[in-house]
Amino acid sequence: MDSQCDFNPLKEELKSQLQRIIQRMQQSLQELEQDDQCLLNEFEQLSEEVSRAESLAASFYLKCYLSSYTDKYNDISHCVRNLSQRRHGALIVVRREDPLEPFITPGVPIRANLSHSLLESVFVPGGPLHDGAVLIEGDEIVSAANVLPLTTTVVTEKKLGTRHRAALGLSERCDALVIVVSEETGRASFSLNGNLFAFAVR
Ligand SMILES: Nc1ncnc2c1ncn2[C@@H]1O[C@H](COP(=O)(O)OP(=O)(O)OP(=O)(O)O)[C@@H](O)[C@H]1O
Repeated sequence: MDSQCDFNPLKEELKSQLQRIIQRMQQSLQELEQDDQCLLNEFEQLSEEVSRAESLAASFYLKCYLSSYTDKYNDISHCVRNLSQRRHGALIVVRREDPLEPFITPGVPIRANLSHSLLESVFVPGGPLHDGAVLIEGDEIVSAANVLPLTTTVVTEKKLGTRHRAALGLSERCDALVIVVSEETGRASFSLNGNLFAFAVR
């Protein structure tokens, strides 16, 4: 992980949120011993706390992995949240150190300053550029409708469609971070170094 994450105030916030969850769980354990207590409402509150921590962790890691390469991680996060809520399928590559040309079949040049609304507009279903991956470099949307290499790894625990296999395929070959929004479920994830992570943006 990038070293500046150690000083990130988001990390402290995440730590205190996790500590609150632990305290709540310990309290529930004690209450379980008391026959007159019903824990069902506790579980609901716990699950809300865990969701908040998950979302905070997503912002934390996105900032860690991207802040050295783009100032637009908040726009990217905002865009992913909106795409996810609308269930607009998307594939977004953020270049880091490695060159991407050897791995990507180029699509349509855009070369525009990145904003969340412009990025969202690319993935409107049925739009001319919605198929394939958008490429971001620095603070710019470089191009859209790029084709990525697919992973050849067989992922046994879950069935992965081609959008997710394309995200994994590129991140196995270079250090780019590749964000996926599933059209089917609206769930967001990102791929880095050949791993796929759930990316809870709320
Ligand atoms: N090699 C590729 N490079 C870039 N984009 C790709 C590639 N393969 C598939 N896609 C994109 O993924 C879309 C198809 O996604 P598919 O439904 O097969 O995958 P999925 O992982 O199940 O995603 P979803 O959950 O959104 O359905 C294509 O329409 C295209 O936009």
